[in-house]
Amino acid sequence: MTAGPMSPDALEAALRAIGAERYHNLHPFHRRLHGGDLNRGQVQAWALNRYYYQSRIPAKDASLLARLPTADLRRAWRSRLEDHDGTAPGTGGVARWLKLAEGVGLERAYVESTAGILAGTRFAVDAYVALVRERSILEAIASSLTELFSPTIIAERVSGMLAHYSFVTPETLAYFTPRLTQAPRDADFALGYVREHAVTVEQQEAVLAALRFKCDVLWSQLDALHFAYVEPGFIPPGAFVPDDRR
Ligand SMILES: O=C(O)c1cc(C(=O)O)c2c(n1)C(=O)C(=O)c1cc(C(=O)O)[nH]c1-2
Repeated sequence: MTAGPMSPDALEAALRAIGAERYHNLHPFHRRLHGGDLNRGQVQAWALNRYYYQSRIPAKDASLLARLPTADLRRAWRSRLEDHDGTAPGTGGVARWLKLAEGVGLERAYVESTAGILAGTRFAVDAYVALVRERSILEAIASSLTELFSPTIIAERVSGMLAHYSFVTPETLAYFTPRLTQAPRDADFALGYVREHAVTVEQQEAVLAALRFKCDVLWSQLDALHFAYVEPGFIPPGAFVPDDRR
């Protein structure tokens, strides 16, 4: 006899267990970033590559928004677009990320061009956008659930970076302040949806797989950064070269 579906509480516990095991707070690159073990060029490489993630988040949310069947769902989801794109030029998360990148010494136009990012960053981020576009609404919503785990890492990152890097200021890290309230709000909504709608064994397996996939998306971006800029420090042709490596 095969086991039946989990209760919503058991499903939530299984989702949280995935984060405890696989979220990118456990990656050595983040340990170094937050612990003050990177130099300015390595922090620049992180900010530059992560811009690509930030810049594609509104595209993935817009593609999901277009598929949501009710006004209630669309209203809830569209606040993500407003958070990232802002409500006027120069506002919103993507603009704040550009300020972060400029704050650590990068040129805005170079960052926006995405010309210097790693192929690993591009492939991982594009795979996330494709999953949200192509898979079920349930899987697309579940793939955002890494945000259940982000407030802890953001708090760690902001305090760690401010303590350890003289070139990082509170203004530079202003990107993260609203995320501490936006992420829990968004994650609570997504978790409520998943608890209510993932009711069959197949649906529950699909949402767990979507969250594992998303953890892989975040993890592999850090793998790419680590290999190129930390150990062995093999920068691929065409990728950003920090000043101290020229
Ligand atoms: O700083 C982080 O570690 C972190 C993680 C995540 C995440 O877990 O996907 C997001 C963010 N930040 C973030 O700033 C953000 O806007 C965001 C949107 C999403 C998403 O999947 O829709 N994740 C994240």
